[in-house]
Amino acid sequence: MKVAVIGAGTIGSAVAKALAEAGYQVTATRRHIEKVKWLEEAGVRLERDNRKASEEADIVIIAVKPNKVGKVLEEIREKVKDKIVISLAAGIPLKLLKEFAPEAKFVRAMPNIAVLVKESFTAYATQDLSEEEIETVEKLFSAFGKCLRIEEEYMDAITGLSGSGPAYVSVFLEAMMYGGLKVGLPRDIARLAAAQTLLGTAKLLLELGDHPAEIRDMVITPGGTTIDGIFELEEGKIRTAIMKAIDAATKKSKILSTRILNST
Ligand SMILES: NC(=O)C1=CN([C@@H]2O[C@H](COP(=O)(O)OP(=O)(O)OC[C@H]3O[C@@H](n4cnc5c(N)ncnc54)[C@H](OP(=O)(O)O)[C@@H]3O)[C@@H](O)[C@H]2O)C=CC1
Ligand SMILES: O=C(O)[C@@H]1CCC=N1
Repeated sequence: MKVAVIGAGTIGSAVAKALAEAGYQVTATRRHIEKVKWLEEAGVRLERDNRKASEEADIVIIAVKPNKVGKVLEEIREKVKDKIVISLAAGIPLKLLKEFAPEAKFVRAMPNIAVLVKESFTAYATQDLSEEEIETVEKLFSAFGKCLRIEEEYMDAITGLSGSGPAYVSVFLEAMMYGGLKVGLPRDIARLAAAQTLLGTAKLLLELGDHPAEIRDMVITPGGTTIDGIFELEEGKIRTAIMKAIDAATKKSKILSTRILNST
């Protein structure tokens, strides 16, 4: 299966590499291809011409910034007739994608940067695909992590939660690491302890299927150390801060397409 990734930037190049490693024939485009020469080592072909790459592909993935999606789709419109086109752009609804290229079969997807380690959570919505085509795109998304089909009405929320999520989690991880430094741990030990603790806790949540509060309760020994830490966290309103972050990013995703339409 031949895949074209249009816009080999941060997420596009990660997706292109993961797909090439999974055995797809991948061509990636961007204007400055010299900046991603390393992709060739992963077996990705580089190309400047979006139309050529789209013409040769069975599936086209759009990974340019949201404000460039319209221009790119208009450019490749004739080359993606009846083809599956997967847009990774935040905030651009299926209806608008369809206006730019009415004869393409669209999927609106939101991965996250954990594509780089094949642990993305990729949520997607579509109305155009047959069951067989759904299987095809799920297999493709599985090359870089877990995927889930959702109603399009949830796509902005998922963008605010798991699309942007690695950024919030890295703030938390940095704080954990700095906490370790404050209490005298060497940098490399603090980094490893913070990251492995986050990984293990996420695994616990997924495998036990419990509410996060159950894990918290398992850790808090009455009169022990953890409750003193939790007391400080509650005072810092960490939960409110994280909820506000997801709310703000979701709101931004919701207004992105309106902003773009108003600026063109
Ligand atoms: N970063 C992330 O974690 C995630 C991003 N996304 C979405 O992915 C998209 C890209 O984001 P991100 O990777 O962060 O952004 P980047 O700016 O890193 O990547 C966009 C790339 O598009 C290229 N580009 C611009 N114009 C064109 C064009 N006309 N033809 C081909 N390529 C072009 C740019 O390269 P050049 O200038 O060389 O052309 C650039 O490298 C956005 O829509 C975002 O919402 C979705 C999920 C996660
Ligand atoms: O910040 C952004 O707009 C993109 C979408 C989700 C993650 N990065």
